Amino acid sequence: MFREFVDTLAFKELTPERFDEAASKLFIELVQSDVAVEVAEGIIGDLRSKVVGQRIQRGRSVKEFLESELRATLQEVFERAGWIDLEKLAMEQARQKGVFKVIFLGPNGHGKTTTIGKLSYRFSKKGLRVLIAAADTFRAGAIEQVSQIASLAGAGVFSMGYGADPAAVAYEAVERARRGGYNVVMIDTAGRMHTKKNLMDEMKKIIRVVEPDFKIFVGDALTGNDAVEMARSFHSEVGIDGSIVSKFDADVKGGVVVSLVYVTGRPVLYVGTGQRLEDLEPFDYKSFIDSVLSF
Ligand SMILES: Nc1nc2c(ncn2[C@@H]2O[C@H](COP(=O)(O)OP(=O)(O)OP(=O)(O)O)[C@@H](O)[C@H]2O)c(=O)[nH]1
Repeated sequence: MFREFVDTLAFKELTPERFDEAASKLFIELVQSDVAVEVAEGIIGDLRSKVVGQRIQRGRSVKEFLESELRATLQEVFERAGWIDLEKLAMEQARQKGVFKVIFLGPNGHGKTTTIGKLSYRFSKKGLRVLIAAADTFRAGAIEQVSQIASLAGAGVFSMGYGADPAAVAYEAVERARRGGYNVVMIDTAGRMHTKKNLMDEMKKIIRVVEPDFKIFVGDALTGNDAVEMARSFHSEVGIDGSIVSKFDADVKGGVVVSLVYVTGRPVLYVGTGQRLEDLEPFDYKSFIDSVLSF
């Protein structure tokens, strides 16, 4: 009895009402940080089922308690997804299998080609020989853009011209890489087709033919929900292994990273921080969480 009495003085229970009142502000702050609405709802829902009914020390505000629990919840989202050192993986697999095959997926204009250039540049600096497969045979100018970026990044290019079957381009590029002593093939794909079904069918075909070792989704930090929607489609149709978020240098809060990881359960590996080849940084979720939760 006495213990119960002391407990009542020392602790207050987090009732559903108290939670909902405080959590509505956290929800708004997540959305203002560019986290997609449905993801913010999901995260607050996860938080709710974790903390409602818990006892909080009387001296501590509910807000402060929830902020620290939200931090832990976000950390869990990132930890569940894990992190992969792509450069290390590429080196190991290139050593074991001869050629490490990576395919890049994502909506057009989100930065796939630029990101491939940046990654090729990083890989080349580590001594890996990279061949880029120009499998976007659809968009005018795509092949010239890949060729230009590849020459700056110190990578080779394989192309079969516009209108060629993207799966054939990717397949031949891998063959060329094996014969030419390349260690890595990066496959640039088209971002837009007449319908989403066409696009997915094309991706499935390339993946069936080439059996890539790694599938990367490239999403633009500025587009928020659009990138998240596309990532979900790609993930459910072909399965992605990780994402890269471009345009992180633009004035964004970066919540799209949380959305991508939450929706796909796969890590964000790098963020693009500018238009130059050097502007790609490994993503560090701990300092990122600090910046998102800077309230
Ligand atoms: N500021 C900034 N711009 C970027 C970044 N990544 C890409 N861009 C720019 O975004 C634009 C689109 O990039 P692309 O690489 O052409 O996009 P894509 O996804 O290959 O486009 P499609 O080939 O049409 O599918 C270009 O002007 C890039 O310079 C980045 O991290 N920061």
